[in-house]
Amino acid sequence: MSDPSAALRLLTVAESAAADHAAAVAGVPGIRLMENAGQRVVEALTARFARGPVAVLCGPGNNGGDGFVIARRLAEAGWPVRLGLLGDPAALTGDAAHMRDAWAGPVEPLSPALLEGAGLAVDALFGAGLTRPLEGVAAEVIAALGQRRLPVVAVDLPSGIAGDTGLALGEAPDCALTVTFARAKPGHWLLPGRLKRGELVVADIGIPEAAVAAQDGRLWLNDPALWTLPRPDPAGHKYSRGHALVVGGGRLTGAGRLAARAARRVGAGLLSVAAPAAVHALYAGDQPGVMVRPLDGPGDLDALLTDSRLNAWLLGPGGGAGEVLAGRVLTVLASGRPVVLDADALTSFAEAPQSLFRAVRGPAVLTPHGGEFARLFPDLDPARLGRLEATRAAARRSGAVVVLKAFDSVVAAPDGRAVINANAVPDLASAGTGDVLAGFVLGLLAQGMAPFEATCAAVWLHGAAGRAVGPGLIAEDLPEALPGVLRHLFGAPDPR
Ligand SMILES: NC(=O)C1=CN([C@@H]2O[C@H](COP(=O)(O)OP(=O)(O)OC[C@H]3O[C@@H](n4cnc5c(N)ncnc54)[C@H](O)[C@@H]3O)[C@@H](O)[C@H]2O)[C@@H](O)CC1
Ligand SMILES: [K+]
Repeated sequence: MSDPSAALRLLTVAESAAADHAAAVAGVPGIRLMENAGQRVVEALTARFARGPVAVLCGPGNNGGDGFVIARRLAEAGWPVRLGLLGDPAALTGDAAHMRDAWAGPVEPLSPALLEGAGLAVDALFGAGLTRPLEGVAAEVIAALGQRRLPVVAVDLPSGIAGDTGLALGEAPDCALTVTFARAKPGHWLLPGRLKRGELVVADIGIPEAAVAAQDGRLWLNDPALWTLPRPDPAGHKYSRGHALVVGGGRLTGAGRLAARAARRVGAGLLSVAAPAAVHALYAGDQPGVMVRPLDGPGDLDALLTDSRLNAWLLGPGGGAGEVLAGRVLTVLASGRPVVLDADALTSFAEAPQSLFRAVRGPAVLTPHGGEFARLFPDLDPARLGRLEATRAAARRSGAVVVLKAFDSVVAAPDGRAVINANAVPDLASAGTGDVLAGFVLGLLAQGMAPFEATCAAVWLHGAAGRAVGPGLIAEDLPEALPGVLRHLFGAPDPR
């Protein structure tokens, strides 16, 4: 694979189906893909579990068809297999019907009784075709798996998890292993799907790479292979690394100070804080490298905007939501400067989000947490649409890069590109960590990174810094952990 990002590509359910279809057009029959899919599951399963009685739970579609292959191949390998089918065997069609006919053992009706004596269950009930919550005997069997604490191997997806959103439609089993095909889907990386799937194996089932690559949904798992961090030019100077500006609050200075620290650690050449003169000592006191600029009278913001070296702006942390801050945001947006809007800068537009979106004309990044997102985009409910679709729609509507912050942060650009981030640690859920993230984005924008790449990189660096600190972390630790993360990414310095 020449493109290092190709292995990080995620395919939606529709894109996966289109890749399967393209494979058929290219002469690879569905029956071969299904045989390979079953075989890959058996390989992953037998590499991890000792041989013993196994219950293979099959659904009415192609996920169930994979289950018939798995049952046959496990039985051939000497495993005691019981197969249960949801619905009438005669109702199976296409490739699944073919695989039913190739299975020599009995087909029992699906029921919790199938699990008696089993040491392992294979969940081949529903995969990409899931459209509604499991009900009836399917739901009963999933509940029984949990009660018996049986290890579960899921085919493609844990049944009950929606492939595009990761949302659980009703019950879904807690799996030890999920084997999916060709590419992972968003639901393998978004919560709760990510927590339900167990270990994830992405298996090659013979879909030609060109057929997969043709489905360019521009969706990736966030990774350093997707972006290039700026490196200081040996012949450059501090001004060539950008001059970032934090518009700080006059009352709560902690958030702005954290963001300033983060922007400096990630490489901004200079950093200024604009704030009321009365609190300048607070901003500069613990960081002698920070410069302060007055922001008291109405002309102060305009004076700052005449300084063209201030090439990336952050508004919001500790800013105090309200009309004054909203007015400043609109003025800065009108200038077209690269801007990051966080916290109070977002909340200031809760009553009139359209006025914010209309004002976006240059590179802009919005960094809402769930509550701020709901205030700006009340109709884009992530619990209904899924976090990926909600974030993509928000980016399209606002014309800004949007990161919806969480353990499974999603970053989306107005043009449809999106990443799901997966390196966060739960310890990052504490006060001030969002200010640090905003500062990382700011510092990368100041160094000339494009807003989508800067935001993806900032989110990843934030997760990596969180990992480097580990349990007990506080927001202040994250900028300090960054040099270690960067050293690891960049390797040893060039000795020349
Ligand atoms: N060529 C292909 O398309 C391949 C498909 N493969 C397998 O095929 C799966 C997708 O197959 P299908 O599209 O048949 O879909 P599923 O087997 O996931 O679902 C079958 C059907 O069940 C119905 N259904 C959805 N939710 C339900 C619910 N809660 N209760 C009752 N019925 C429900 C739907 O009408 C759906 O079409 C993949 O997940 C993968 O396991 C693999 O064999 C690889 C090749
Ligand atoms: K499944």
